[in-house]
Amino acid sequence: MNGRATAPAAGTVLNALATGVGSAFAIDAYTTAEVSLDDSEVIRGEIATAPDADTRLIERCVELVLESADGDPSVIEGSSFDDHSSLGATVRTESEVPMASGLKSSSAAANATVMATLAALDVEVGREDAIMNREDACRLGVRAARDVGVTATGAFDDASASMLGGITVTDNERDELLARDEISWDVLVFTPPERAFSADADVSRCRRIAPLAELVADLALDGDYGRAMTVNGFAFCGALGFSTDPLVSALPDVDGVSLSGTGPSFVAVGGREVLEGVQERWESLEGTTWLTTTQTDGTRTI
Ligand SMILES: Nc1ncnc2c1ncn2[C@@H]1O[C@H](COP(=O)(O)OP(=O)(O)OP(=O)(O)O)[C@@H](O)[C@H]1O
Ligand SMILES: O=C(O)C1=C[C@@H](O)[C@@H](O)[C@H](O)C1
Repeated sequence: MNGRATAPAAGTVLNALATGVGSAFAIDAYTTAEVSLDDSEVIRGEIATAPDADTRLIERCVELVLESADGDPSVIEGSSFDDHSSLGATVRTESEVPMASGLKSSSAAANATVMATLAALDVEVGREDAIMNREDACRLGVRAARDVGVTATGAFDDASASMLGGITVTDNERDELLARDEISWDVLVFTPPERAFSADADVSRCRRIAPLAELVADLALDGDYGRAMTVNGFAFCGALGFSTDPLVSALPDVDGVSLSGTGPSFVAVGGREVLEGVQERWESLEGTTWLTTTQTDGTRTI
């Protein structure tokens, strides 16, 4: 009656707050969720690195999985439980990335929790003949994020990158996957000490830059991800009021550089040596700078 899963964080190519179309790529940094089912009828969440943080997202993820297991006979048939109505659970996450920093910790926490709950129910996900595929499991987490109000658009872009790995382009109004690609990049991440919750972002200012977001979407759908990121970075730093200094100091050497999510983190991609040079420059800014890579496996049970 226990399940564990681990989901990667992600960086941004296109922020979806302008048009509803977004794009993100999974990175090699993880949030892990552990779910223990019991018969208490109560769902209790705990965030290891932040005991006072809001646990409603992960609790709602467990609740939605249990509800869908209860209401869907095919899920019940595929699981080791006949009746889910009296189930309760404890869910605990542990994360390598800080929350509300632009690195999609909420999407990673939701995906890891959904997959850990399904694993605790013995429900198979991902195989060709499985009763639920990974995209649908991801949509449950997106629904939970909307229900508890931690997202502006639902963030299916971030959630799909974290669930499927690689880079995805999505329509967040329809929760539709427009494209997915497997890339292999070195990635430099800079996270300033402040936090920026996506739910607090100024969506009306982001909508004003829709023509630029449309250009970024075209570049991303053409596979020109680096240039897409850089245009996104300047556009959303302007709309959300972040300094463009980290972008300018990374250019022209990197392949792409952007504000990630609704900030405050920045991500750059390019050759390892180039990124090491940028890292030295970014280290003069207040915050944490680290090198990582893209990730293509997505969320996994462990
Ligand atoms: N590790 C975690 N465990 C449980 N819940 C989390 C975790 N990380 C984030 N959350 C939930 O998500 C909320 C923060 O969401 P938000 O979207 O602002 O952060 P983010 O995903 O890190 O940022 P961004 O969407 O800009 O990348 C938190 O208040 C919390 O409810
Ligand atoms: O909350 C949201 O809807 C989003 C938050 C950011 O991560 C964005 O990058 C993403 O495109 C959408």
